[in-house]
Amino acid sequence: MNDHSDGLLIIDHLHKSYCHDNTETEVLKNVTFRVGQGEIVGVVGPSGCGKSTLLHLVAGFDQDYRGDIAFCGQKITCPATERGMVFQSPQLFSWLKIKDNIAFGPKRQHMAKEDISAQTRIFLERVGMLDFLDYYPEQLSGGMQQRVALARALIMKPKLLLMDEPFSALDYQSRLEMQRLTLKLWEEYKPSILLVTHDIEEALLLADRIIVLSKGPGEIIRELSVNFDRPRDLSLIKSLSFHQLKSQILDQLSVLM
Ligand SMILES: Nc1ncnc2c1ncn2[C@@H]1O[C@H](COP(=O)(O)OP(=O)(O)OP(=O)(O)O)[C@@H](O)[C@H]1O
Repeated sequence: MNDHSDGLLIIDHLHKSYCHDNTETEVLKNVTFRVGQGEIVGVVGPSGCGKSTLLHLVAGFDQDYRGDIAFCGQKITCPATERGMVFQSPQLFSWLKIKDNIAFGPKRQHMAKEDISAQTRIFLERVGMLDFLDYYPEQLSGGMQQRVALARALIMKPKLLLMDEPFSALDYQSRLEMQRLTLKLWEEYKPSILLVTHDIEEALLLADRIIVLSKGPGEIIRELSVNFDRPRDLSLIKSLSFHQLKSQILDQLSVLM
């Protein structure tokens, strides 16, 4: 078991509103939860309930909120590599080869050239993309690009990985493959993960805990522990206990949303 007691990320009474045409719209309401060291927390909820907004605040893209967001005991004031992000679309730099996309972050951190080259190969190998070093993003499928995006985030050794619907644009089989890869990489690097997803199965497969937000303004209406043993693999999806928990959650969601 991981030690989740410390709260790597602490979100405390978070409120977020957007102002548009002099009208204020509340998007997140009184959101309080923690993500422990090495813990995977899934966030689910209806469209527009503020899931992406929550990730953007934790990423440090926006500091206009009420309440507290603390990471490693410090208020979040800007984006940082220790909080890596994987988006729904891979967002690779189209003008750079795959190896240079991966090397982009380490170069900005002035890592030694030979280390960058070695690390790039290691991370591309981990995501099964070593044969595509010299390709450009447009030459790869969506699933392959998302593998590269995962490697690009992980090479920075983030303590927290923020994943915003990372596999929702992929077909079912590619999505399963990415979920399998995420489980494998998590076993290896154990980053904490805050995962926004529409897919209850994905949240159940990957997460230790699931936070359910209400319709906007998003408020936490349920927090569920997912106690399946680790290491997990895709066979979990076929198990009776998985189906039982999934149908329990779906029942709760259909009442609450
Ligand atoms: N920059 C912005 N300015 C104004 N309103 C915004 C902005 N970003 C998001 N919103 C509004 O905030 C609400 C929450 O949006 P958000 O994208 O966080 O929801 P979500 O739960 O991630 O939705 P989905 O599941 O459809 O991706 C929406 O009503 C959206 O229109």
